[in-house]
Amino acid sequence: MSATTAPAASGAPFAPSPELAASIDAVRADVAKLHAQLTRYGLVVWTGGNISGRVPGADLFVIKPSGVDYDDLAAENMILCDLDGAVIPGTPGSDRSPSSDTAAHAYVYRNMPDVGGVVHTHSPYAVAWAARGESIPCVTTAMADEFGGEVPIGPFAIIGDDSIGRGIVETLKGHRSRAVLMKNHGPFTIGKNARDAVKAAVMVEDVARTVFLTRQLGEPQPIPAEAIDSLFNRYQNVYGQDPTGSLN
Ligand SMILES: O=C(CO)[C@@H](O)[C@H](O)COP(=O)(O)O
Repeated sequence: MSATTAPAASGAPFAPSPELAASIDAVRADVAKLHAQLTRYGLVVWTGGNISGRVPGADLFVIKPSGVDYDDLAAENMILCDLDGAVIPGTPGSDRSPSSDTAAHAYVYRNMPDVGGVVHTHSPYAVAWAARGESIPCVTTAMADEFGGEVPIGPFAIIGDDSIGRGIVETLKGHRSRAVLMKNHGPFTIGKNARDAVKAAVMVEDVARTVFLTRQLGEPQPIPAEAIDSLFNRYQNVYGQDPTGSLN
């Protein structure tokens, strides 16, 4: 257990250190603001979709409330949860129900310690591949850059319990892709933080669309495995500015 000890389970009032409180506030602000990217890129309609971000150094994450208009999402109504997905009582936003996918996000954070952000959308082209139950083959350099290969299909899973989380982890552990298409549902993406997972959500929709378009013209041409490796390594390690910069 790290800086916090499962306050939701212990019943003790949640009393973070000033440093942890500042860190939670920063994640709240970040997660709330990032939801605007989902509407900006046309990845969601109405109140669908959700973003969460892990609180660095604590067994906590922040996720959006369920079924609230995107225009009303703000730092103070984001919901703080422990890694079992339980809402931390008495914290801002805790009077509302968290996202219906909270258990899935929590499962990912518990089982993939390097993941700092999780995103789910119903972006239309990615959902079309998910409804087909088909992985997106790696046939463009942009896909090799971003995902290092195909975007895999995950199992069909029921919403609300651990099933979606288990499907995400089983599919993505040991895989280069930061996106999985959950069968008959849609894309879930992971990243080193919430912004990185949002980027993967934007990119998976873009590749789902371009490979769909390719299919209308004929059979997509594969990229040799060595070229995929080389493109992935260059993009992940050399592209853009310093890794701590803002262009990656
Ligand atoms: O598809 C699902 C459920 O998996 C969600 O994306 C809902 O469409 C939005 O749920 P909330 O995050 O608002 O509960």
